Amino acid sequence: MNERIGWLDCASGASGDMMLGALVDAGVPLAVMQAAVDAVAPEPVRLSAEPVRRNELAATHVRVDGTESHHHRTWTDIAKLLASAPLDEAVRERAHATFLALAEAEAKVHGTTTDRIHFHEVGALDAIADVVGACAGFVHLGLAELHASPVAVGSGFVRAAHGRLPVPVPAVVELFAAAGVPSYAGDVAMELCTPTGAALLVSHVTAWGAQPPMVVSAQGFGAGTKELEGRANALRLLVGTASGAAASELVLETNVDDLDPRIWPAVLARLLAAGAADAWLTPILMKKGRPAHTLSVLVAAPYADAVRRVIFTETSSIGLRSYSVTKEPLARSMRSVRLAGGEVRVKVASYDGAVVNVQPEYDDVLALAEATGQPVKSVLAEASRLAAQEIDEH
Ligand SMILES: O=C([S-])c1cc(C(=O)S)c[n+]([C@@H]2O[C@H](COP(=O)(O)O)[C@@H](O)[C@H]2O)c1
Ligand code: NI
Repeated sequence: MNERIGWLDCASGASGDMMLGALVDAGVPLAVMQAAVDAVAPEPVRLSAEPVRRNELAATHVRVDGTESHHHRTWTDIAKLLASAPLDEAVRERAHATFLALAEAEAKVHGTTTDRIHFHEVGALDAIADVVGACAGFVHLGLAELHASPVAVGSGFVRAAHGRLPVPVPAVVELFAAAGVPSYAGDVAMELCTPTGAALLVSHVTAWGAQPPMVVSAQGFGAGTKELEGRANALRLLVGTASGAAASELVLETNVDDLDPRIWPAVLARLLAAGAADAWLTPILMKKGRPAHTLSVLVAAPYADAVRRVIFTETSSIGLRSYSVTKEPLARSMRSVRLAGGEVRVKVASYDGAVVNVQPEYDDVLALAEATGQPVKSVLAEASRLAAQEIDEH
């Protein structure tokens, strides 16, 4: 198989310009991104890349220069710009999915609907350039999978159009909550992950965790604007081929018979937030005939300590067992389909280059069914049908 894959190291967060810089530094020609941006941007906007150093490491900083028109664009305006642009279909789809995720997060945070969202900072020319340029860069790389580490989001406050916002800013929290992205504050009191960076991660990353087994052929450092103390303010992208060795992970298990059952949902959520790839409960009948649960957690080695901490501090377990397992994940990608009343994201899995599973995201299906009053099963069936039809047509 030896598919081309990538891994993003988000220990210093992620933003639109860091993503562009990492792609250029890893070998994507700036002209590929500029051409896609030119196809969409309604006013001239120019990307330029300069070599910089961040904490003694060579990195690339990408600048976006354009005449800011202070035009407030709605999500519908942006969707129209994307729909009519002479763009590669894959770039159009990814850019659409990225802006839709941003619009949904902003709508939730501001208590409104996506069609009423006026992008301010995120609708300006530089956001169009960040999103469309990065999508074109990833399509150019042709990655079968993109993995990423949990994301450092920072802490403190940031000044935005509507005043001071707490970090992580609400749109980032919403984007990561909706997509189940593991994140943590880290030790830097500033905004490390912006909404544009978060939306690009959500629409491109297929798996979260440590670097997967791969033969690396290139690495790129995308510089953030500011210097951080004691570390490079850069997003790192590794590109290479899957090494063929299936990823090895741990399963941590413990039998528990004395935890208030109302606590279990919070325990499972915290295990996932700590970096677990999955966490589940199995009802068992234990020694002394006691009804109980086995808690099982699948986790990559770098997150095992954080997961152990959650098990021992959040449950009544006083010991656990662990064993190594081999994971064999299929290549996956996200796309979205438009139904009457809204969009639904769909996860597409492939085996040996052929699509073998097309699954609409249940949260999107439920939200659309509730918003439109249709039966959930009808929305699910329609989303599956549309996705299968679009995949057939490609
Ligand atoms: O303008 C708005 S509504 C706005 C909302 C939010 C929320 O999280 S809600 C955040 N921000 C801040 O704007 C800048 C620019 O972000 P980009 O993603 O466009 O780089 C950033 O500091 C956000 O935190 C603005
Ligand atoms: Ni906002």
